[in-house]
Amino acid sequence: MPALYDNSVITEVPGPLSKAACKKLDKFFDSRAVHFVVDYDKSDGTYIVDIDGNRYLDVYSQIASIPVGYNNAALIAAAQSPDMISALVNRPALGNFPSSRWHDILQDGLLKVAPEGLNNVFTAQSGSEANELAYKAAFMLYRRKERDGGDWTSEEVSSCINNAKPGSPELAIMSFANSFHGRGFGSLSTTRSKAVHKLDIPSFNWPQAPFPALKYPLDKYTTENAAEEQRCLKEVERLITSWHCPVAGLVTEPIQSEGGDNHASPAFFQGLRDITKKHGIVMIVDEVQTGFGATGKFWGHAHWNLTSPPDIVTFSKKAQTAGYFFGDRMLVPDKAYRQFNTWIGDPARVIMSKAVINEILDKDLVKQTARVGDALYAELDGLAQKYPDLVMNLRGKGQGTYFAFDTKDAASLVYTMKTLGVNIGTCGSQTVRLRPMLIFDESHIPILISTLDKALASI
Ligand SMILES: O=C(O)CCC(=O)C(=O)O
Ligand SMILES: NCCCC(=O)O
Repeated sequence: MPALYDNSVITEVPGPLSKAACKKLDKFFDSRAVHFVVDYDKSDGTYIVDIDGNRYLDVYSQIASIPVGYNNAALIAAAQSPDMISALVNRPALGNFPSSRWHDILQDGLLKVAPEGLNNVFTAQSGSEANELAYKAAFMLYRRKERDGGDWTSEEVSSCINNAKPGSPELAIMSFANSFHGRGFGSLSTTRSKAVHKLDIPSFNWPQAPFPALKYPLDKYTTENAAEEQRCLKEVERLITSWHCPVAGLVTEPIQSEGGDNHASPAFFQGLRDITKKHGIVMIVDEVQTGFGATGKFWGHAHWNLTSPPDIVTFSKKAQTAGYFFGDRMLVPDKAYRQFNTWIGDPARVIMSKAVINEILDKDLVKQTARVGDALYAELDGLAQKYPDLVMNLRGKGQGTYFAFDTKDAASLVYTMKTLGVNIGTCGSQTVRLRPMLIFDESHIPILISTLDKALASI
């Protein structure tokens, strides 16, 4: 009988019960991407349990989206609170009929962790939506500045209904090769990671800049990497100045995640900030995956020490809600109902986010992630030395527990890890990524490392 917190796999993965449940589900819900079917009642902390009774150390956290553990007591208390019950049974249309509690829910939750200089928030339902709303804010700001205090013209008003100029102007959002910003129509146009996401979907003709392809280990390739970043920055500026229409916004992840865990240096991002400032472009930092403590700072972009904050920071995943922070009130559109929808997010989710935030702050989990990350990196580096052909380009040093490495066959390594009791993820083409929860601590490191060692040795 395993101890309560041990991982143990007692069937094939997925097990027979998972397979049967998927077959049943698949009659009306596509289950082809299901990894296994979960027993959420039995899952706890950083361990996920499937319906076959297999218990995995979870260093993938769904899709990097569980912040403080399964069945976290503080979150359960928030779920049972009068605020939550009211928000669930009387779901407010927030733009029209917010409750008197909405102000405090925001102030005591999301606003407590607002990125420096960005003290306004617009809430949303998903990361894709948050990014699209940020793009819309950038476009409306661009046109507002062009109008210079003037009102909409009658020509603009009539032409926009026909999706025609000047009311529907040609404006662009720049994104980077290998980026992932979501799957909505606007956000998908900025996603550049994989054809499977984009194929068959009409898209905007927007510019794609190269993202630095850094060489590892970083300390061996400082000159080459600096040159590579300069090359990319030059290309960003060339695209901005030569694109067929104005570039109103630029979106970047602090660490390109779904696209392969690609990093760039603070100097690169400072370069982007300088270019966006110079050309009056809204800089949008997509912190959907990096935000909420995962990188050893609350926000990934806090590692950059920018001379001025980005214009917009979007969030979702571990936040348990979604939306964007901004500083400049000019990013609030010139009229009401322009940045609007029935829900504007979901107060129930924002209440849960507040509970997550308080848990992170009370338990100092960001500091913990940074500390544990340092210890974990040393162990992963040991495996990289031991298996140089299987653990390549280890990255994420100094970025909390946000680690990844390239390998020969990521899918089969990740599958083997599952059979040995560790749930871990892939990204890019042949990359294994770790996305532990913020509660992952030193006691979990030996389980993870010994399992990885065993899986690598079996290849
Ligand atoms: O895999 C990721 O990093 C992003 C996942 C996601 O948001 C998606 O696949 O739509
Ligand atoms: N980009 C979606 C990832 C989901 C998965 O790892 O299966």
